[in-house]
Amino acid sequence: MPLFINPNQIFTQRVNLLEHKLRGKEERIFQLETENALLHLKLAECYGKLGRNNEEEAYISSLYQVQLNRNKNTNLFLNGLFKEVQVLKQNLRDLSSIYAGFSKELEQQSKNFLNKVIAASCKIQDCSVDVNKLQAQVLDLERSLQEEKNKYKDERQKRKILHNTLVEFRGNIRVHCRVRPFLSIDVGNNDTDLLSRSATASEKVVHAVNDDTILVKCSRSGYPTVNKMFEFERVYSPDDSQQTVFEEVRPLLTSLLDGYNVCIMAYGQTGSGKTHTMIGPHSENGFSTGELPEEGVIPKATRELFSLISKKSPGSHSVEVSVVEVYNNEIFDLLAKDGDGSMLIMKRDVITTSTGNSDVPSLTHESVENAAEIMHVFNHGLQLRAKHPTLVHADSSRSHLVVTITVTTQCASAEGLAFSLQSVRQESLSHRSRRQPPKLRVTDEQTMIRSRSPSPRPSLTELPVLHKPVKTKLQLVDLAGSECVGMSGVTGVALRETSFINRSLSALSDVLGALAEQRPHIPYRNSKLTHLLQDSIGGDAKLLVMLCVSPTQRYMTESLQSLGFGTRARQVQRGQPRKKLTKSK
Ligand SMILES: Nc1ncnc2c1ncn2[C@@H]1O[C@H](COP(=O)(O)OP(=O)(O)OP(=O)(O)O)[C@@H](O)[C@H]1O
Repeated sequence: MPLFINPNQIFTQRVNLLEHKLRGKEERIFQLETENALLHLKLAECYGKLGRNNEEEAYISSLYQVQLNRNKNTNLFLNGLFKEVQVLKQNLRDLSSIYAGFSKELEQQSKNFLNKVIAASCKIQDCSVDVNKLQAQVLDLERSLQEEKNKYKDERQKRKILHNTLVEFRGNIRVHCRVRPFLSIDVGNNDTDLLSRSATASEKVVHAVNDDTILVKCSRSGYPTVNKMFEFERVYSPDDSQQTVFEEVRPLLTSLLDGYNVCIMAYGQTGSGKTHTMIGPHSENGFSTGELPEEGVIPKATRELFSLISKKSPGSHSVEVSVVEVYNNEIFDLLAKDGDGSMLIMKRDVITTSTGNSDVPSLTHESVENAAEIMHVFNHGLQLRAKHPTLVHADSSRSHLVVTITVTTQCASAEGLAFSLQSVRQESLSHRSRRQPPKLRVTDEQTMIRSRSPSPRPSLTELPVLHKPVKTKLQLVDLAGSECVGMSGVTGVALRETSFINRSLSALSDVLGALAEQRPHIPYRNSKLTHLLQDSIGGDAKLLVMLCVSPTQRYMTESLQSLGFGTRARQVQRGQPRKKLTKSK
């Protein structure tokens, strides 16, 4: 049977098939659309990623650029380094060639040195033969050196004794005279002053003829000129320096350490150069404490004293200083201080102790270790000194300034023998000069080898061995001006000052006169000045009077008065050697 096929059925089938296919296609489209959407999503994601990658790429490329720059710099640096290395290599080559030269030279030198050492050791071997001989010679030399040292010690001891004997023969009172240079104050400026108006007022009339003679040409109108000559132990001309003056003073400091009291005083009218000679140039604020060539006797003497002490055994000497002024016959302590340590001027009195020495109770004594300390202390005291302008001198000192330097010596038995001898002699002589029985400086605490015979001058074997410290005094005095009242033109308080000054200077003259005549009573107590200086004037103490005079006619009267004072003082010196000579016979 033939098979019949319905076309609709075929069509429907066909449609169904197509629908089926279409549904399949649609599903496929849907599927593809979904995939497409997913792909779009992925694409968007990739776009996002791509954007980020671009940023990173830009960052990396900038890093890359930096790295490139660094590489460039590194290359440049490496090139430079390379060049330097080349230079260093060259230097090294040069150095090694120099070193090679040096080492060759050194080798040569070493060889030479070795040869020399060999030669020297050969010589040493030769010399060693003589060493024993030399050692023996050295021993001999050491022995003789020791002998010489002992001799030198003995000689020094003898020199010391001779020095003081010489000083004694020259007299215990010496008078020197210094003529100061011509100054503006030599030309008068006072209309009432007749002399100043005369043409001859500033004429030089005082002359240092040589080193021991002064010539004064005394002329008065209507009278012929009279030449007066004065002789002193030493005369200084206006050209002589402070050092020249001090050289003559220096030996007295040796005497001080040998056990003598010493006094150096400047005498003269106001403006004649006393302060200049004793202290040196100074201003209102005092004077320089540093060492100066123009400084005066006081600073130079303190330096010399400490220089001499430094040569003695350490700790054997101690030094104290006091500064007083004698003003209107009263003693003022210029170093006194109140409870707060501020300086104040205190009045003191001078007494005579039971041993016959002068003493100022409660006086301030400053312990000092060196010259600078003395100068410092002294400068303080100097600020308080009484001054008053006069017609002659605007900065005139109206008081006597007394600086006392007390040296305490510990008398260890051997070293102190000669010193003790001097101290005992000094004590004994000063007592005799005051007509008291000679007495040795001995107290209960002192051990003593007593002399068998009561000789006034104990020999070395009879020396007492003193264990108590011995004190000696150096008194440095800048006296107030010795001018006439008329010349200084002072009135009122200053007139009273001048009258006290003149009275104390005349008391000083009386003391020297009494000593010259060897009177039984020496009027030390007639004035505070002489009482204060009692231990340094007379007896075995050594006094140097430094007369200061102006060179001109204007001050001739005062200069003649000062020269007269000096001549009287010399009478004491003339008397003294006779006394010593008789004794030594
Ligand atoms: N040898 C000298 N060389 C240079 N100048 C001097 C000399 N002597 C004194 N004079 C000067 O003369 C002036 C007066 O001297 P100084 O003050 O020493 O006198 P003075 O005798 O101490 O007087 P006063 O007693 O009134 O104190 C000062 O200006 C001082 O510098």
